[in-house]
Amino acid sequence: MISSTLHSCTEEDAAPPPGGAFRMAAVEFRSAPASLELGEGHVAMTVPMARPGEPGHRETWWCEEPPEIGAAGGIRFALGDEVAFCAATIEHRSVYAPVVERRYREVFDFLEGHGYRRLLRVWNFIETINAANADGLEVYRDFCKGRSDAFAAHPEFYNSMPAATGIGTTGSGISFFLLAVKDTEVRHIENRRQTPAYRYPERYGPRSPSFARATAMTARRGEPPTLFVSGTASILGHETVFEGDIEKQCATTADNIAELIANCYGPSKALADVDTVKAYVRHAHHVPFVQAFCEATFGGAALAVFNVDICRGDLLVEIEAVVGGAAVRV
Ligand SMILES: C=C(O[C@@H]1C=C(C(=O)O)C=C[C@H]1O)C(=O)O
Repeated sequence: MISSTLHSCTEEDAAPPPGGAFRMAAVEFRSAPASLELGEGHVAMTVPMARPGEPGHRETWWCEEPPEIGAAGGIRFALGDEVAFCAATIEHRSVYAPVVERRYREVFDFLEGHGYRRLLRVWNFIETINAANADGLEVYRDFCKGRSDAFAAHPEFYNSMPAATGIGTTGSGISFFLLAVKDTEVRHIENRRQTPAYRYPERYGPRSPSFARATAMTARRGEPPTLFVSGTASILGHETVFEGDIEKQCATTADNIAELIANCYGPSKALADVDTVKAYVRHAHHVPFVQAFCEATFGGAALAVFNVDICRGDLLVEIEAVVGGAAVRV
């Protein structure tokens, strides 16, 4: 099926994880311009997420059979028998919505044309995410408008929105990549502590964000699902809580993630069972605290911490996670 490994860029990829023998994609979160190429049998992507001097992290996606890799317009893809990896980049624009809609629809058309009917997980890296675009609209809200319009044009995806991350980047433009499946069972999960993002009131933008709080993928009947937890923050209902308080924002974020794990696994799993964690921290001086908080909270999970902006100006931290289905390394 699919699994992932997360390493420092200073390390070579170790052996493939259990269940994954072929590299689909290697995504390097580094201090370098965005790039998207076809490597040796896999997609090679660079997302500007690290600061100068930081080594960055590499997330590698693996599958059990040799993927078909290729290009279709601006899309770079790796297609497994059951799971697809697709990625695209968008150069800097003064207004993003129209090109975000166009690029997302290109990817959706490609996926539907190749039988990958269900979105599993999407990651979006958005330049100057809190700045105003040329029309005075916050860039994140501009992005959400284009994405929402693309989903609206694809009812099958609109009615089954996946887990996602929408986060700042240290570079320019927008990069995104996603995982989609053909027939594998997926279940999108909401958090009873939070308003579904796709139902946020208009005060958060002309279109609400298009994502679920988490997505559970059951690769094989009888096996526990893999849980992809969206970027999660200190939001209760639809409001940010504990503005200015990094410790309470971390604690609330962890409580929100714990709720999603309980929804998926019941009492059989908890925060200490998380395999992979990526944390996003607005202020550099909070990075050490968040690093220590994640190490203490998520046990031996593979961890990457990035100093980037977050989708709401009053959020100090955001954390995403994967439970199960991934072999991890620090
Ligand atoms: C933190 C939140 O949203 C962020 C933005 C997302 C998006 O727009 O895809 C997804 C998860 C988070 O990265 C939230 O609304 O709770």
